[in-house]
Amino acid sequence: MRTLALTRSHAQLTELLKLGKPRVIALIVFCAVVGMLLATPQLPSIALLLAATAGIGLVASGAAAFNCLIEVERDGNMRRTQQRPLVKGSVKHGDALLYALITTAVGLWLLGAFVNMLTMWLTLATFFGYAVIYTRLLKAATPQNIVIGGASGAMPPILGWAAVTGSVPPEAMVLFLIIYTWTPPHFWALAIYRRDEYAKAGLPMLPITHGLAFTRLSILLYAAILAAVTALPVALGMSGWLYGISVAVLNAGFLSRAFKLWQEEGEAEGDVIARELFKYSIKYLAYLFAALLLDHWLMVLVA
Ligand code: HEM
Ligand SMILES: CC(C)=CCC/C(C)=C/CC/C(C)=C/COP(=O)(O)OP(=O)(O)O
Repeated sequence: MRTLALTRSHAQLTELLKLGKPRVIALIVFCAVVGMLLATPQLPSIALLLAATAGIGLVASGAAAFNCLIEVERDGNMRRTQQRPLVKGSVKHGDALLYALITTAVGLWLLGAFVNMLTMWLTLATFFGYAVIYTRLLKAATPQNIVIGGASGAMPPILGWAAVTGSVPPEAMVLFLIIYTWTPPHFWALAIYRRDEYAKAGLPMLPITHGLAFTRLSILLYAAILAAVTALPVALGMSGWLYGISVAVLNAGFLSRAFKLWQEEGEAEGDVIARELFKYSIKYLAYLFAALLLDHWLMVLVA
């Protein structure tokens, strides 16, 4: 009896955690941690690191859970999101609301009590940017939803930097700009091969409103802007050769895939390339932030 109850509560916990979109949030938190570690030549205190990481992670999970609560109907209309807990009914609406409120409140409290008020307010603004402005207002209103809403997804390194220094210097804004220019090609690649699902859900994504050719061209242009923006850490003396070489290789991969997608004439073949580009975009950002960190530590070691 007791084992059965434990198994059930474990299964329920797993379903609750899924509301927080754990894989996306893992990369978001990683980018915030890199921001924290880049902010100082020394290691920040472990207590500060833990409180800031937990605080940002909890608020981000809360924001994702609110997104799931707001989008139950839309999620039910798309194959990709039909297995989400609220759509399947494996989590009740009230439990999800409680989960979202508690994670957000505890996260904000951790930031306010153990980090600093600037980080707490910036994280709260990021929460509103994603859960309210992007999800509630922009997503169904304009194909530029991701360009405007992407600002909240780009905040993690700023939050990390603010947590350690209590300020937002130009270096933090450069990292913001990198994620900000990365987000549209990341999402539009997915929107290309999932366009039928988005059309069914009634969402005005770029491939539906402006067609495939325009979306592919937009991806290529953003990839070119991204290549320029990701050179800024070297140009501004923030990063050295290790980051420089890594980002050159990463950008060659991004640009060549975006170029191939733009050139491809077939729809089905283009979808295959778009899927590949979407997967690559995730590795790209993870490796880029890992390279920033390794390069920073290398510079500290040789200094
Ligand atoms: C508002 C901006 C963003 C939008 C609209 C967006 C959109 C999406 C969508 C729709 C997926 C789901 C793909 C699927 O289910 O197959 C996804 C996956 C993913 N996104 Fe984004 N994204 C955004 C920003 C970000 C940011 C800022 C990060 C990290 C810093 C990120 C990291 C990821 C990761 C790691 C995945 C893969 C998740 C998995 O494998 O389950 N995204 N994104
Ligand atoms: C406090 C803090 C750091 C918050 C960050 C949260 C944030 C900005 C997340 C953005 C990434 C994300 C889950 C996009 C999914 O887009 P979507 O919701 O359109 O995708 P879906 O169709 O899969 O629901």
